[in-house]
Amino acid sequence: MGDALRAALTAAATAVASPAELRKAAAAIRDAIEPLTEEVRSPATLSPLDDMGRGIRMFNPVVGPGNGFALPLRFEPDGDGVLARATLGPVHEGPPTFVHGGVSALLMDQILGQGAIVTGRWGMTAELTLRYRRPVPLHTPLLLTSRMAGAAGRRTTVTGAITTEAEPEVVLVEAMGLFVSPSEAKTASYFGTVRTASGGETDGRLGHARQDVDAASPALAPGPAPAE
Ligand SMILES: CCCCC/C=C\C/C=C\C/C=C\C/C=C/CCCC(=O)SCCNC(=O)CCNC(=O)[C@H](O)C(C)(C)COP(=O)(O)OP(=O)(O)OC[C@H]1O[C@@H](n2cnc3c(N)ncnc32)[C@H](O)[C@@H]1OP(=O)(O)O
Repeated sequence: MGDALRAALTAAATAVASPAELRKAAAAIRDAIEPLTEEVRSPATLSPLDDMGRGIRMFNPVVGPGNGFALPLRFEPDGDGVLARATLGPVHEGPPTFVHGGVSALLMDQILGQGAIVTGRWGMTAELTLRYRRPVPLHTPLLLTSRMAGAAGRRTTVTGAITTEAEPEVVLVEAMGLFVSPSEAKTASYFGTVRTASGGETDGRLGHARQDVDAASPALAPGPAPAE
């Protein structure tokens, strides 16, 4: 489904078609999704395809395979950090032929967060700073990298960059993120009503199911919540 949605978004952004052809395709899309809108999960119920303990979010807009806007980005270990390879297309365009700056920020938010998670720490984004040094080209294999730069209490600082695969020494975007693991009180107030698809409780803390993490997927492996 995610692949079909991605194909639809790209087709919509690139098709050279008449208004009649576009209306016909739009009607077919509406017909196709109509049966899927009859019974839907509540906003505080996770998808049955999600597994917080293993860091699997099927509809995350960056890494979720089921989300049509997601690439989806996949992480690989990179020394003590993380990297991801991506080639962006017409649905990510800002200035003609270049990536939208907000899309770069979206991708870096996720990979910086992952850079904290692979060190056994995690948190919500408290600060995100980007320096756009060169425009990021579309249709070009890119490298996104991140690495933890510092940690204190519940705060984790992570730095990263976007480059092309062809010229990894030329930094296009520099990024810094501060991730703060929420207090017990904030965690309860934000996520206390969230339930798994089978009705189980989850406070969303990555790492509660750390023992279940597939050793073959170390880049997705969550760590325990940092101590206070
Ligand atoms: C089933 C539920 C699922 C829930 C999942 C939740 C989180 C998931 C975590 C990881 C996600 C997994 C993948 C990784 C990729 C992620 C990328 C996307 C992540 C996001 O898309 S996430 C959404 C955007 N994000 C927010 O929506 C945060 C809004 N924000 C707040 O909700 C609070 O702000 C919070 C909770 C951050 C802190 O609240 P708090 O009460 O727990 O902590 P407190 O204020 O006591 O601060 C403790 C120490 O951090 C320092 N500190 C705090 N904030 C600071 C700031 N902004 N700048 C500088 N320092 C800061 C203080 O100065 C103090 O430092 P010190 O200890 O030295 O005094």
